[in-house]
Amino acid sequence: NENALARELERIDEWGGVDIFKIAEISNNRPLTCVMYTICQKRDMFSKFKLSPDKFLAYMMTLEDHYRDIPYHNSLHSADVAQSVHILLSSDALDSVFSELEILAALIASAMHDVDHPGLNNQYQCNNSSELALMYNDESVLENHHLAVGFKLLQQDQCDLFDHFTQKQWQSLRKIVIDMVLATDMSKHMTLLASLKTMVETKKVASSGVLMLDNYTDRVQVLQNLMHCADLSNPAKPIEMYKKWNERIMDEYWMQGDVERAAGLEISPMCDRNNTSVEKSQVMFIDFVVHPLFETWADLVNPCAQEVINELATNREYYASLV
Ligand SMILES: CC(=O)CCCOc1nc(Oc2ccc3c(c2)CO[B-]3(O)O)c(Cl)cc1C#N
Ligand SMILES: [Mg+2]
Ligand SMILES: [Zn+2]
Repeated sequence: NENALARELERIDEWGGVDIFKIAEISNNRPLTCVMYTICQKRDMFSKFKLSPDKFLAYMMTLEDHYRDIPYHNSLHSADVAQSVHILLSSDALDSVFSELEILAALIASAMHDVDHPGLNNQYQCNNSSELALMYNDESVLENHHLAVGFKLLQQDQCDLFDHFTQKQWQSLRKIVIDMVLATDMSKHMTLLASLKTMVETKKVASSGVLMLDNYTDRVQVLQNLMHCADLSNPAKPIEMYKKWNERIMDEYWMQGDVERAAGLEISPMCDRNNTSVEKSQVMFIDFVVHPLFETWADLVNPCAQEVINELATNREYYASLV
C-alpha cells in the first residue's frame, strides 16, 4: 500500500486536499511521520540543512509515539496542523519572506506543538493543582510541557536531528519553535489577534505584493498567527473533515467534564455532556474566535485566503442551520 499512501499524499499542497484520517489508516497510524517527511522532502529540507533522513524519521516516530491515544489531541491533529502550516507558508504574499530556517522551525513547531497532551486543558491543570501546573506556575502549562517534551526527545542520540547545526542556527530555530508553540495557548488569542490587526493596518507591501517584515518581532508575530490559524483551521476545512474533528474534540471535552464532575470540580466550558449544544458551540466558536482570526489573516495575505474564508462561512451556516 506504499503507492496508495503516495497517492493520498499527492495533494498535500492543497487546503483539505489530504484526508489525514485515511493517511493514518494506510500508514499503520503514522500520519505525523508521513506528513512531515513528505513536506520536508517537497521543501528539499534534507539537502538544504544536511538533515539525516534516519534521524528525522527516528525523531518523528518518537515524537509521534509521545502523542497520546485520546480522541482529538493525538498525532492526527499535529499532522493536520503541520499540513495546514505548510500550505499557509506557501501563500503568495509570503513568497520568500521567511528564511529556510524559519520555515523549518515552523514545521518542527507544528509537529511538536501538542505532544503528550493529556486531554485535560490548562483550566483543569490549574484548578486541580496538577504536577504540570506546579511545574509551570499556572502559565501556559500545557504549551510549556509540549515544548519541554519535544525538545527532550531531540536529545536522544538517534533522534538528534540538529546536532550538526551551528550554535547560531540552533538558537534561532529553538527560539522560533518556543515562540510559536507558546502562542498556541488560547489565553494569548486576543493579544495575538490584536497584534495581527495592527500589522494589517500598518503593513508594508513590496511592489511584488509580498509582505515586508524587517524585524524579528514582526516576523515571529506572523509565524505565531500562522500557527494559530493552522491550529484552529478545522472549521475552515471540507465539512466532512470538520465534522470528524468536531466529534473528536467533543469526546475529549466530555471526558474532561466527566473527570471534573467525578472530582466535584466546576465543569469547564463545553465539557458537560449533559448540557452542551454542539452546534451552538461551533457557531459561537466560529463567530467569536475563528472567523475574526481568519478574516484578519486574509487581510494580511490578501487575496490568498479567500477560498478558506468561503469554506468557513459555508461551514458556519451548516451548523447554524442545526441550532
Ligand atoms: C472542531 C474544532 O474546531 C476543534 C478545534 C479546537 O476546538 C476548540 N479549541 C479551543 O481552544 C483550543 C484551541 C487549540 C488548542 C487547544 C485548545 C489545545 O491544544 B490546541 O493547541 O490544539 C477552544 Cl477555546 C474552543 C474550541 C471549540 N469548539
Ligand atoms: Mg495545544
Ligand atoms: Zn493543537
